[in-house]
Amino acid sequence: MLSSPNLGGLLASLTQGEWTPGEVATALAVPLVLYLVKIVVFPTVDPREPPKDYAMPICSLPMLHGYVYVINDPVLISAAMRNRNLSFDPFSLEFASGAMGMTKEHVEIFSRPGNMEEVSRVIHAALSGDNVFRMNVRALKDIAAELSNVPSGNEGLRVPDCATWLRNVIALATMTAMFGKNSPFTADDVPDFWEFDKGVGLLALGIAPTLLAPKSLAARARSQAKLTAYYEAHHDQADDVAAIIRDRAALERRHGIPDRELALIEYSMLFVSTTNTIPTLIWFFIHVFAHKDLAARIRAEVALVATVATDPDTGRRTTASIDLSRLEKACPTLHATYRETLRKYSDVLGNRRVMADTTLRHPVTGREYLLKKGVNVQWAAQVTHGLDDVWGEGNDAFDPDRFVETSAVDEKKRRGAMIPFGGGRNLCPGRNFAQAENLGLVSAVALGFDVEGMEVPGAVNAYMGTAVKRPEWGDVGPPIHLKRRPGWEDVAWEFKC
Ligand code: HEM
Repeated sequence: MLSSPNLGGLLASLTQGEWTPGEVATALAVPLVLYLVKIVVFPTVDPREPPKDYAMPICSLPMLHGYVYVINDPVLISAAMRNRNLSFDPFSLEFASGAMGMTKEHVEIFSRPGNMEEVSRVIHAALSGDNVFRMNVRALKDIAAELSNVPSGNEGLRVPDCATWLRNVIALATMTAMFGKNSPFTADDVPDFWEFDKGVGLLALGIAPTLLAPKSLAARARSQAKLTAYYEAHHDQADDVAAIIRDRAALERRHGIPDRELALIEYSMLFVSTTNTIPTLIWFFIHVFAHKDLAARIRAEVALVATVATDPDTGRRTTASIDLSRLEKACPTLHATYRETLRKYSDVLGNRRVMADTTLRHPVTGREYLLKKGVNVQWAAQVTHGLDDVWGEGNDAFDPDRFVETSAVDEKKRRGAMIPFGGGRNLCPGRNFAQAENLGLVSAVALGFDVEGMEVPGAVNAYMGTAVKRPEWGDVGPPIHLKRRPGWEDVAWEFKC
């Protein structure tokens, strides 16, 4: 989840030939990089030359405290993600300490041998199989209710700010799916989630948080106070609470963490479950409904997986149930648009630390690279999602069709290059839940509604520490008009998971 978009942008320019010294200077200022790139793997290449013709597979980038390894080659990135000597755990702990406010004692507990592995097992099991199925059912019930509540008739719903509307629908559905009916959060709390996201990267530095990100800190404190009351009441062990909340809290209590301190760690679940899903949904929604032809193609596909009931007297449609399990196969355009959204707007910067001197071998060229213990390794989706030899020239354009009917050769090339959810042992365990929420909402809107007022805005970098770019309009989006389509005026919405 940790990402430094400024560095990501710098890496993208260095490998994609857009580098100018001015841009580098700007990009370097924020992540405190002191020197120009020094290439250690290809020392003969002059980094001041326009770099179109060298995409360094791996290089080192000098930083204030030493240097980091930067990997640009998708095949090497995959190898790094799978290598057991390259660990994400130190970042998880540093992040939990700075960004979440986890105490030194907690960090010490989870730094003990085996404890992070145990946390990882719990997280990945809690977000798979029946556990994620139950979360999907719960979240989609709330999403369906929101759409069923759109007034019938021609007036529909005039949404004053589409960003706030989408954020609230998904954030609240997610909170109930995770924390159960006793979730302490209402729509009034959702602005705090976004306030926190804006400063999370600065808080993660762990330096003078009250000076660097006072608003984020205050927003976090308000949400954590609500969660503290929730954990003190042991609501986390209720039957309708998701395993990701229940099992993590049980594990933390077993390790001696008192109820009043659970919120300091568990706030991270609120963060990971919303911070990237929602901007992804916003881009997905924008692209589908700003392009009427794309929305029409998706509508025709979704119609194939919807079961519609009609009133025998009037013949009018009364309910529509969308079968989520069939969306992927039966709705190639819907799915391709989602994948293209992730390709185009992912801003993730992968992070691992080398835990022991390690030789990384390129599986194709056979060339070997020595990575020294203690050095950080990074890669940027901005680089791999824009490689011409993988995605073709002009890949800056948003084009869902690149994911429809791709050849086996293309699919293979893309495998290591498409990394919006990271990979290896830390591959995002929440990706299927996010997909259910996002595809569910967009598929139902495409089938039963017309959306007026949507245009594609420019994109700005993700907030540091998050993984998806944001629309340039900021927190407040344009107004949209959600109108029930003729023949769908009375429909109540349901999802079959
Ligand atoms: C479109 C939405 C999402 C995106 C783009 C995304 C992206 C990511 C990325 C890039 C990572 C780091 C992986 C790595 O370094 O290899 C990650 C980790 C993680 N994500 Fe997500 N995520 C999304 C949604 C979610 C949701 C909904 C949840 C929870 C319900 C979640 C929970 C997690 C957790 C717990 C980790 C840490 C995994 C570990 O360390 O093993 N994510 N995510």
